Amino acid sequence: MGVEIQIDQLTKSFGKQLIWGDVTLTVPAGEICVMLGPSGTGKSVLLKTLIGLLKPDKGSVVIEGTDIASCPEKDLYEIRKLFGVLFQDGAMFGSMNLYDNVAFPLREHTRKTESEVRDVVMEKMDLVGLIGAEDKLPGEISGGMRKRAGLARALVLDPQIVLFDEPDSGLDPVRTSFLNQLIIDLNAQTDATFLIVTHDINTARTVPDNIGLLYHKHLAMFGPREMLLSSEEPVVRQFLNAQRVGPIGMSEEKDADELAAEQGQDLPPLPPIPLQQEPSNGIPRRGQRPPGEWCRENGVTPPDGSFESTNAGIAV
Ligand SMILES: Nc1ncnc2c1ncn2[C@@H]1O[C@H](COP(=O)(O)OP(=O)(O)OP(=O)(O)O)[C@@H](O)[C@H]1O
Repeated sequence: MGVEIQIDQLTKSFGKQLIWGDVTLTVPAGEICVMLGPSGTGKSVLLKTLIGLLKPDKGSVVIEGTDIASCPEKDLYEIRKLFGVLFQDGAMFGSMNLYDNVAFPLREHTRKTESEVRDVVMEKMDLVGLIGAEDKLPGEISGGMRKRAGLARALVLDPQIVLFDEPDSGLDPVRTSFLNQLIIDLNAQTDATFLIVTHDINTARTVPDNIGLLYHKHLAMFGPREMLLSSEEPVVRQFLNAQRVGPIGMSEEKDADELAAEQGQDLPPLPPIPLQQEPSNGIPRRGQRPPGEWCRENGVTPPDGSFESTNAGIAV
């Protein structure tokens, strides 16, 4: 069973450069969240702050009653055991084969015998579809396989929270789709809390239970998938629909002239909300809500054509 992360008034700067301020959100236990934002808005910095690798200037990150922003190092060490992290490049040790890479956290952090280590490593390698590739070196395999090996390693200590830093970067659309299915199936099996940083809009539209958007040094919005996909808020709408018209420009914010030039331009209607991707066995995940439930409960009319099976997983 995953655990909740309560983030309150979190602020982080490097020197005089404010990265983001007053970020407040609760990552619900066992659910899948995606965090979006233009490049450089501090998504990776947020992930690093959540595991205590970076200290915020202000605010708190409370996990199981401990504020990791202010707790002593020994408590932080304990809390970190709850986390599994999939780094952008898989962060494999280049000179170790996949078996030893995946076994590494078990050998470092547990007193398991080599035979117990073997059982766990093979179970996780099986989970990510890498049986038979144990002897390969990271340099000998494709990017997609490296990501899956990184995922196996992130899972060996049975984490309650899994952080994914751009799991789909560098992957082709088909492999991204396989990886997304794997993420959903793993969430269904483990019930752990998943937080995924991605730039892939199709992933953001179809995978998570909740979506957040970091923009212009703050959290522009965070909430259920259907809330953001039906939102008319200009930044959210522009980002989730990958449009040029809107407040976000090439260098983050458009200037007054650019915005004035867009005045009066008709925005295309919101595209239909796709069905959420399901676990492969068809059994709904604990965090999954029936299609359209959030819209119904909140009196929101979803865009025409929403939740039709023909919309599942299409690229937007
Ligand atoms: N250790 C550090 N010291 C100083 N500045 C840093 C440090 N780490 C990150 N930054 C700065 O923080 C900002 C946000 O970086 P971050 O990598 O979190 O962005 P991001 O949203 O993940 O970007 P992308 O989508 O391109 O991966 C950048 O301007 C970066 O240069």
